[in-house]
Amino acid sequence: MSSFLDAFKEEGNYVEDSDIAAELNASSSDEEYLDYVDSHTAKKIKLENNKTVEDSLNLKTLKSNQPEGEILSYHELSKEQSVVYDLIVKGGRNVFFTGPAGSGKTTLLKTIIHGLKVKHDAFEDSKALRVGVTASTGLAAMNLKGLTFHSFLQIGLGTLKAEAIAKNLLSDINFNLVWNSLRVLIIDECSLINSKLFQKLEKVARLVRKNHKPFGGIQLVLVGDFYQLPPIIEDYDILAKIGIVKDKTDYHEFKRKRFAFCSPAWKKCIEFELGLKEVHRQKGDPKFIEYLNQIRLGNVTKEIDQEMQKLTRELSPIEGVEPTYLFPTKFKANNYNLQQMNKIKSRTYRYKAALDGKLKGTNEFAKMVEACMFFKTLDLKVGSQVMLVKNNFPEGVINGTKGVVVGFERVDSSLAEKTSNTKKNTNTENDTITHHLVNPLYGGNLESNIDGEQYYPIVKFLPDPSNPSETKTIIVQEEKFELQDVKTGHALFSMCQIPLIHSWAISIHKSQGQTYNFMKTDLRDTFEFGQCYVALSRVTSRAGLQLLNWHKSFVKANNLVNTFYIGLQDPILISKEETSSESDYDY
Ligand SMILES: Nc1ncnc2c1ncn2[C@@H]1O[C@H](COP(=O)(O)OP(=O)(O)OP(=O)(O)O)[C@@H](O)[C@H]1O
Repeated sequence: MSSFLDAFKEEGNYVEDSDIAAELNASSSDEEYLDYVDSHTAKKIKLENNKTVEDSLNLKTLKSNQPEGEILSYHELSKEQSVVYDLIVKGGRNVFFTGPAGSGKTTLLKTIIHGLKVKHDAFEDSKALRVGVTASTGLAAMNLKGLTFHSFLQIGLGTLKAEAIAKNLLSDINFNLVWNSLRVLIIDECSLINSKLFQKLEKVARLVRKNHKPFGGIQLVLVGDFYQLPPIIEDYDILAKIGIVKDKTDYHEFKRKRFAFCSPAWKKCIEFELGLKEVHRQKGDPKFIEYLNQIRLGNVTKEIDQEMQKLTRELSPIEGVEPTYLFPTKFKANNYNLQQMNKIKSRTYRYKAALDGKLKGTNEFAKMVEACMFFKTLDLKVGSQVMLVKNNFPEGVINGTKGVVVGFERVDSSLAEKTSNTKKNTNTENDTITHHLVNPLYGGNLESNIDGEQYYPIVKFLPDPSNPSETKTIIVQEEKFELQDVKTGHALFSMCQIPLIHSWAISIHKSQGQTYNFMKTDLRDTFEFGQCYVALSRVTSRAGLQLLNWHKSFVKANNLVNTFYIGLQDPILISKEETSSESDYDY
């Protein structure tokens, strides 16, 4: 494995034995990436003077300016969510908020990002970036239409000492501008950042901004769940070699206290450590919420044990759709999908994504391709099990909805022909029609190698497995995912693809943050604290969950995390004065 990958992982990046690893192995340099991206501030939001920030959240027209996915209006937030919102957006406080899987952390964060952008960006003439939207993983960053904090903050691999990183940043006017214009830094999935890196970042912020206040006076919004996947800590030899640890004692202490909340910088910066309690994802199965909350803490009572045993029964396919198999590694998930595809003896419709943007050719671009939910090459056949990876689909079919390809619609304005499961399709086993998707979208821009043969997949979606008669059959067209340069509005990264992925299987890592209603998993294969909890908490109810193996010993939780969570504040108990009083940090 390359030293790049080792160092990348050492910094707390979650890397599985996946294409990312292959990608990074292949890269020969650790060059870091230029220009900050934020697609939202390109379009400035103009508010009428008499509108409050909360009112503005009701303006549906602003939704197009937001990260993909659901944004709630202020009034749709639950009580506890609105307290967190107020502390961050109104109060400008430094907040870490967490909560069980499905408690709405991501949904709330997207709403907060909206509010912060309205607050900081809408009233500024300058195109400077005030709100930095970042995450510790590419996947989470993409979900927010932001960047990894490594890229955004231009800290390289972060293996140098804080003084050296700061010196590099100060010597480059562009980097300096990013840091100095920043008022709020958001880091999603902060549970994957290790304590030493967080400590270093805080010092870099003070040095670069020449401001002695915690994190150089930048408001911090940290989000994550420390009960889910932990930071990866590399072997002693590697860390000693690059000077991250002094000796074995230091290494063991680091390993034990690997979490960002263990660092003195965290204690200095974070004013509020808040725990959301209300779980929205499984609200139709309240008993399951109870069980999951215990499993999260590492507790398996006799009742939970018995109830989970019952879930080892087989779930039959519904309307031809099988439960999605969650694997602990992407490698296993990909293999499983491939095997299932190979079992189908019919023509392949291949869709090659159109990739474009200013960053094309850089490592950053390659990592973005990897992190994007869209496939670079998507092979579909009649019978392929798929999942929609696009939000706000017009017919009410949401991100994560599973379905099966039932045919292909010919793209030909004069002759729209359904080829649904015809003999023509099923007899052409080795035949592949390759489509090269191109930008701009729509209007017959799909290009095929075979003249005149261009097709869109027809998918029968199953929005609710408990109600199989509710299937929706939809022609799925290409979709563009884009990150824009905030200053010019030009695309830095764009990927145009049919927004479907194979859904026979997915890795637990890739499933993090997703909601499924029909899945199975083999917990025997899980190897990390929290992995079992992440897998189980994806599903909306026990009715849609099959366990291939269950033993209570698979459930593990870290004691330090348990202790930290006991000390969290309940947002509901925070007084009105605190939520409305402004932070005394100057920006
Ligand atoms: N205030 C709310 N009212 C109704 N539904 C909500 C609310 N907040 C969140 N949800 C819904 O709950 C589900 C889970 O939300 P979300 O994915 O944001 O949770 P999460 O805490 O980020 O989960 P995970 O830790 O698994 O990533 C989503 O379907 C979301 O739409």
